Amino acid sequence: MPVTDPTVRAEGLGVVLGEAAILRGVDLSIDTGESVALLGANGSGKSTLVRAIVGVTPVTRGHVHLFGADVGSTRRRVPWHRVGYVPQRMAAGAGVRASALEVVTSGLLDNRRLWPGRDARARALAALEAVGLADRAGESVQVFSGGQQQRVLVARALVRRPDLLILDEPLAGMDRESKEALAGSLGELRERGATLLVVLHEMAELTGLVDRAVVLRHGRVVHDGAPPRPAAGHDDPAHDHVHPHEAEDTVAPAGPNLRVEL
Ligand SMILES: Nc1ncnc2c1ncn2[C@@H]1O[C@H](COP(=O)(O)OP(=O)(O)OP(=O)(O)O)[C@@H](O)[C@H]1O
Repeated sequence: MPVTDPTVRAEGLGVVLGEAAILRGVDLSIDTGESVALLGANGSGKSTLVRAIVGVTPVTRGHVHLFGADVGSTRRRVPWHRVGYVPQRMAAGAGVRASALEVVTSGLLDNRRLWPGRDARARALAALEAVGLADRAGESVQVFSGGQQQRVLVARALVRRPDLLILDEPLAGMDRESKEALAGSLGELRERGATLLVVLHEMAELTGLVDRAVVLRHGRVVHDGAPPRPAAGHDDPAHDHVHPHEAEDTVAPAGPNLRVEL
């Protein structure tokens, strides 16, 4: 038994959206300093799970605790300033006339901290450097590509120096250089003891950074353990990640040599 609470503890999570049961009894515990990849096919419930963890999507059943505080009932006691979250494919620039530096600096503000502090500019530039965009700090995010806007939002989460960083498919739309830059900064976060939960389609880029993989299928955890070796061809952009066996509801066997088709 760990002496301290896990950083993330989800118990028996159920989420129903519309008529559909999207999460069906998910248990997930992430200890402080662990790096966990959340994997699964399109529609398996990965984004819904991370949205439930950060309290964006209400849960129908079960509980989520962050740093020991219940996200549902004692939401105000959750130390949100310690959490960095980057949703999937959210544009940083939609309708916002702000530079990349300004967007990233805004990550230092919350309802208790309305002034970013003296070192804000240096911290924001360092975060932009980490995602390979320091040279474009002064430009309006409205002119950035989708992938670049995604990188700005990752920098906005990194600038908080979060103790828990949750990234939903952060590598989507990133070129190789940006992926390497991001992997480097995640490695640094990890070294200073931060906890990471990263939704991924491909393990390849972050293999060395991940201690554990949790695989969802149809809203259930079907693997929680050693990161799986992706099936051959999964890094091919033309690869179809939705497989015929998606219709099946079988539980994959656990084990270090597990091959999971996502
Ligand atoms: N607001 C909603 N109302 C109804 N159904 C929803 C809603 N949001 C998501 N869903 C459904 O929930 C299922 C899980 O979606 P989710 O985005 O969590 O999957 P995912 O594993 O993150 O997929 P992807 O890899 O494509 O991002 C999908 O079938 C989706 O259509």
